[in-house]
Amino acid sequence: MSRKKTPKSKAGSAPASSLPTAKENGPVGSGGGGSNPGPGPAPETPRNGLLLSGRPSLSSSGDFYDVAFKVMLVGDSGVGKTCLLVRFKDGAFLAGTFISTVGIDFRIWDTAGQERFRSVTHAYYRDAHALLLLYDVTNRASFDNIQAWLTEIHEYAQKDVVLMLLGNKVDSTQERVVKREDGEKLAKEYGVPFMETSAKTGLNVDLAFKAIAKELKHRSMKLPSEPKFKLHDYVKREVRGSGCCRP
Ligand SMILES: Nc1nc2c(ncn2[C@@H]2O[C@H](COP(=O)(O)OP(=O)(O)OP(=O)(O)O)[C@@H](O)[C@H]2O)c(=O)[nH]1
Ligand SMILES: [Mg+2]
Repeated sequence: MSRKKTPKSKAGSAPASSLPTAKENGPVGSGGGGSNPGPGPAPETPRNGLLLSGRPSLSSSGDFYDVAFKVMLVGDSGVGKTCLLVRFKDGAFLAGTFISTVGIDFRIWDTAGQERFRSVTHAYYRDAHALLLLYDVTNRASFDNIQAWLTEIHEYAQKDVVLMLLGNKVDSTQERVVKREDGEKLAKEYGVPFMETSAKTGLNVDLAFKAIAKELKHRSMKLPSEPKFKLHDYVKREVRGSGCCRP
């Protein structure tokens, strides 16, 4: 597998993973059984996330689950999608050399979205239940490209896809060029929940996935007796700040 460092502002990749909601914050299933699904159409996942009615499935991690959702991470190359996923899944940080995702990662559906791989990513949007859209707070171009990503999402993803905007790498305070307020403003404009994250320190990483999982679970269960889950409110309540002075 040939891997190389790519410039920060190049269009990026889209790791995808399944969220087993039986264990909302648990390990991420591969969805592809750990094997490389190849560059063909993305594997189908039912819209309501139900895989086998009345029968639990076994994920590649060995956990049983009866509902699984397809979640994709999208955004420019180098914003930290793979690192965010690894942080959530393994609790580790991939420091050092930037190994850009090329094609599809064998561990999970880690599809690359550098311009030349974009058509592969488009196939994956189709049955995604949720999208985490990332930019890098130290890279202005990655923030400016968010609107283009949203246009692409509206074109290829399902209308009811759960969407969240994440400003990653907030641990890099010296290099920060995108203010938290800028992210908040953009998110408000598009009506999507927003939080800042760090794959390096783990700030808000579990929360981002947990919030998405809660929203998807509530949507799929549709229990009229339960109060409606409000993703925006949940995020606002639970989110942690990166600096010293804001909660
Ligand atoms: N300081 C800091 N560096 C990060 C963070 N997340 C990722 N990085 C670094 O940013 C670089 C790119 O991270 P990746 O996760 O590979 O980026 P990507 O979005 O998957 O890139 P593509 O696969 O090319 O689309 C790596 O050198 C990481 O170590 C973070 O939260 N903080
Ligand atoms: Mg990657």
